[in-house]
Amino acid sequence: MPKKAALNYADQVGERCALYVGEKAIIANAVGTLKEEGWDILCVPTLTELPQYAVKTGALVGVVGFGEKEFVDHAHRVELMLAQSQMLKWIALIPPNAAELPTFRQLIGSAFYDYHTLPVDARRLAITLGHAHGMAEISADTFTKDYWDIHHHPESEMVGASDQMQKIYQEIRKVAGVEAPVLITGESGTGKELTAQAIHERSARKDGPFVAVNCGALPANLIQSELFGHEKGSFTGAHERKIGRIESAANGTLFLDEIGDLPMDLQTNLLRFLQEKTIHRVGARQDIEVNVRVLAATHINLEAAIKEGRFRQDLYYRLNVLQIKMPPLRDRVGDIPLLAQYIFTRFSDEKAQRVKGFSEEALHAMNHYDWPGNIRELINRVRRAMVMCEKFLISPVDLGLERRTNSRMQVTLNEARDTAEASTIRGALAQSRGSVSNAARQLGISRVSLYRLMEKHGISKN
Ligand SMILES: Nc1ncnc2c1ncn2[C@@H]1O[C@H](COP(=O)(O)OP(=O)(O)OP(=O)(O)O)[C@@H](O)[C@H]1O
Repeated sequence: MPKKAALNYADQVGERCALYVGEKAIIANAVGTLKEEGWDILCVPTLTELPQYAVKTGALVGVVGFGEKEFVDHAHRVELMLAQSQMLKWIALIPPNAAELPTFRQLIGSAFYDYHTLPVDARRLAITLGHAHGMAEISADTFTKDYWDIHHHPESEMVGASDQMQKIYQEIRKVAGVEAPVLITGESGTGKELTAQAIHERSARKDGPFVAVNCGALPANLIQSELFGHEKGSFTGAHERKIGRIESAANGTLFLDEIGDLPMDLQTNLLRFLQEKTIHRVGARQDIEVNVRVLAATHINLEAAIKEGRFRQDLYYRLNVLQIKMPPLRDRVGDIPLLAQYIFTRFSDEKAQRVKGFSEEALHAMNHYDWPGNIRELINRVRRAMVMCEKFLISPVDLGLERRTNSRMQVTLNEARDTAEASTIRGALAQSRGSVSNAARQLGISRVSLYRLMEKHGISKN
C-alpha cells in the first residue's frame, strides 16, 4: 500500500520531493517504493494549481501521468503550464504506444526531460528522478537559490519565474550585500516597492526598520518636516517635537518612492543628507547623525526631468549608484498565469466556493493583454473576477478582458477617459508645437501634471 501521507499536499516535505500531476491511480503503486528510494511524491490536484505548489514546495522535478485520453486532449495547455513552472524538470508516464502519436511526440519533445512507458517501474523512475533532479540543480543553481530564498520570505512574496525576473532576483542579491543607494526604475505597478523590501530583507539591515515614503503623496507644506522632523514650537502648529521619516529609518532602510515628485528645495536637503549623513530637524540647533541606507524609485524618466530642470543632476548621480530596472508585466514571458494563480490563492477567501480557477480562454486573454497597470492591475482584475464569476472557472468577461473590438459598449469608463485624455494631450502638444508650457496652459493644468500625464500615456513632446 502506498503511504497515504505521501499523496497529500504537505507544507513540510523532504529535500527530495517530486510533484505529480495526473490520475492518482497511475502512480499509486509506485509511491511506496519511491518513498523507500528517498522520494516524496506530492499530488497536485489540477494543472491550474501547479504554479502554487511549485512555489510552495520548491520542488525541482515533477511527473505527469498520462491516461489514455485526458491529457492528450489538452496537450497545448499541459505544455503551457509546464513551461510556466520552468524551474522544474518533468518526466512523463505514458501509455504503451503513445510515443507514436504525433501530438504526444511533440509534447514530450518540447516539455519533458524524459518519459517512461506505463506501467511504472518505480526503481527505474527513482533513477530518472535523480538524474532530472541533478540537472535541475545545475541549470537552476544560481537563480533557484535566490528565487526560493526570496519567495520563502513571508514579507516579500515576489512571484515570477521568467528570465527577466531571474535577472531581478540576482540583482537584488547583489545590491543587498552593499550599502550604496539603489535607484529602482520601472512602470507603475511593476513591483518597485516589493523589490526595495526584498533588498532590505536580504541586507545586513534586515533587523532595522524599513520606512517607505511616497514623495508624490506628501503635502508640499509638510514634506520638509515629514522627512526631516521638527522641534516643538518651530512653526505654528508644531506643538510637539516630531521625528522625521529619515530619522525613524535609523539603522534600517529608507525607501523614497516617486522620487521625481520631490520639490527642488527638498532635493537640495536630501542631497545634503546623502553627502553628510546628517539631518537637521526644522527649528533645531544642531545636526543629528543618522545611519540610513537609501533606496529610491521612480516611474518617470529622471534624465529627461534633469534636462527639463525639474530634477537635480547631482542628486540623480548620488541615488543612481546602482540601478534595478523592473520589467513591465507584458514582457515577462510565462509569469502572467503564475501571478494570476498566486493572486487567486492569496485572495481565495474573497471568492464564492464554486469558483475553482481560470478557464483556458481567461489564461489566453491574460497572456495577450498589454497590462498598462502591470501587477497592480492584474491583482485588481483577478480579485474583481473572483467576485463577479458566476461559473466554476473565471472567464475573460469576468476579468474585463473580453474582445473589446466587438462593441464600443464594452469599453470601460476608465478606458474611455484614458483614450480621451491621451488624444487631448496629443492635440494640445501639436497645437503648441511641442511647447509643454503652452500646452499645459491651454489644458489648464500645471507643467508638472502634464509631464506626469505624458509619461502615463507614453507621449513625447514631438
Ligand atoms: N513579483 C511580484 N509577485 C507578487 N506580487 C507582486 C509582485 N510585484 C508586485 N506585486 C504586487 O503588485 C502591487 C504593486 O507593487 P508595488 O507597489 O511594489 O509596485 P510599484 O512599482 O512600487 O508601483 P508604483 O510605481 O505605482 O508605486 C503590490 O500589491 C505588490 O505586492
